[in-house]
Amino acid sequence: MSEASVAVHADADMLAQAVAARLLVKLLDAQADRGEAAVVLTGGRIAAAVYRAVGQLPARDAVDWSRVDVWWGDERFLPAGDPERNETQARAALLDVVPLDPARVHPMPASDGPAGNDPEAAAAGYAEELARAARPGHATLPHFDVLMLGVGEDGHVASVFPGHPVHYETRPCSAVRGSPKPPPVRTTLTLPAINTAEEVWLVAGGADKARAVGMALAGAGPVQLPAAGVHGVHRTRWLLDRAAAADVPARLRSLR
Ligand SMILES: O=C(O)[C@H](O)[C@@H](O)[C@H](O)[C@H](O)COP(=O)(O)O
Repeated sequence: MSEASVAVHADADMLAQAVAARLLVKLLDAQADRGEAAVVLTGGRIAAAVYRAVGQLPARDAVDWSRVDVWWGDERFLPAGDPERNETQARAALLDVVPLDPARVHPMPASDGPAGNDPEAAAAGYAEELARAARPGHATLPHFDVLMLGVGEDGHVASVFPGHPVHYETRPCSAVRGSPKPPPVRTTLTLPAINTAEEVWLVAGGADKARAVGMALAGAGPVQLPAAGVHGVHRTRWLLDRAAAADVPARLRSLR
């Protein structure tokens, strides 16, 4: 089993700053080790705060952004450029302010994209894109150095919601219909795909996340609480603010 750790920061702003700093270091280390780096982004408020913080850190210029692959863990199935798309949010906050190679930015398809308004076709198309970038010896997925996830109040991660049939999906990317969080139609990496990442970071801030975070770390079942079912191959990091960490068993905390 990979190593799991919990870091607790004073508040949501400090959490975003700390995750941003960690992300830069992770990308630098990956580039030093492998010559390139791959990050998987997610959506939500805390993710947006992290992207903004990365874009504002002077150390961002130490990363060779032309050798960073950007993937998404989930997407809201909406037209390109819709302000609610996770891609739109990440571009505005970070991707438009660093010199990425556009060929290495891999957004999940939009509902007005080449696959049309068909989320199943969009998910299949993304699975093909992932397979085209697969690492040697691995048929379906590229190497992910770090995969970031927000945590829903109900314990969802990416667009894997409690009790949803997507739990039983073995393909790397799936359409999701009937999401309890709007919009109802989404695409998501599935848990088996998420769990191939070298490091998985679960980032959560605010008191409304305390119950889900506490239950996940106390060993809840993944179908009821998807956050309990994700882990990195090498490391799983829970990156929290104090409010979100309120129900974390004391033995698991390292207060910062
Ligand atoms: O598309 C989305 O909304 C997400 O990818 C979702 O999984 C999000 O990360 C969590 O719901 C946490 O979102 P907040 O940080 O806004 O609570």
